[in-house]
Amino acid sequence: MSRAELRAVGLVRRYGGLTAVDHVDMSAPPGMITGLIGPNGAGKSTLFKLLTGVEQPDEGAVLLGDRDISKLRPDKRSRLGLVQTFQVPSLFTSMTVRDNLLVGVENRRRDYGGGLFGLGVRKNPSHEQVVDDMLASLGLSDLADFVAGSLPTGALRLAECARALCAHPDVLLLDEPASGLDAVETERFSALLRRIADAGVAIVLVDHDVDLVFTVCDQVYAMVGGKVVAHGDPATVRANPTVQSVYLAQGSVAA
Ligand SMILES: Nc1ncnc2c1ncn2[C@@H]1O[C@H](COP(=O)(O)OP(=O)(O)OP(=O)(O)O)[C@@H](O)[C@H]1O
Repeated sequence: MSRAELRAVGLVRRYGGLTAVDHVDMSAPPGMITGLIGPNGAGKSTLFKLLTGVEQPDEGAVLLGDRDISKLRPDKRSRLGLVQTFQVPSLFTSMTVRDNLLVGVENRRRDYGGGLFGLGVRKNPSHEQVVDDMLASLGLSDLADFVAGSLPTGALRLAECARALCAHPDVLLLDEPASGLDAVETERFSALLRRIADAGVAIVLVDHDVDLVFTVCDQVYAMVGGKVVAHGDPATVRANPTVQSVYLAQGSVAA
């Protein structure tokens, strides 16, 4: 089963007189990591909420493959393969990582056919086996027996991603996944994202760490004032004069 592309077409979201998202078109193709950057108030979170279904657009549409999902609630979108992780990891803190992933497997899509990281090659694997294979394929077996609440932030985020993958998503939406990670954890996390994308998942990443976004993403959308002001590969977006002027002012994008 080929995976679906996520697209935003002419999305508009207004709050009273303020247009937080202003006619935004974007696409997140399978196998690619798509980044979203912008200064405070640019509209990133609002766009993210329109993609996940937490907010509804005033105009435009969100498409998953050929299907218009604009009116669907987040849980319905999740059943169709649009899975998100949260700024604050949402694992059950009193359960082990393995048990958290078991919950993820039990909530997975009904049309799950296996395939990610070779899962599904076994005939009717037990849920436990699916979880152990998932952790092994991600290089995270060392985390399996830890109680989630005892893990440092970096490991928790890796485990949260692993749980999201148990739902066999077409699209993984990551909101500030690197916040609170040190340099080593960020590197491990970036490598994990690449492996997930290489397995054919479309990843959308919103993060204040623009250097991370430029390093890990295949394409980047830069927003200012609700509009997309630059789009392309990281080098192109980094060199864009508007992006330069916004971020150079903050001292966070090297020329
Ligand atoms: N529920 C709301 N009601 C009114 N205005 C809102 C609401 N949510 C966001 N806004 C406004 O919409 C604009 C875009 O906000 P948004 O949070 O999407 O930006 P952002 O790029 O995610 O910013 P940040 O990086 O600070 O999180 C801002 O001016 C914000 O004040």
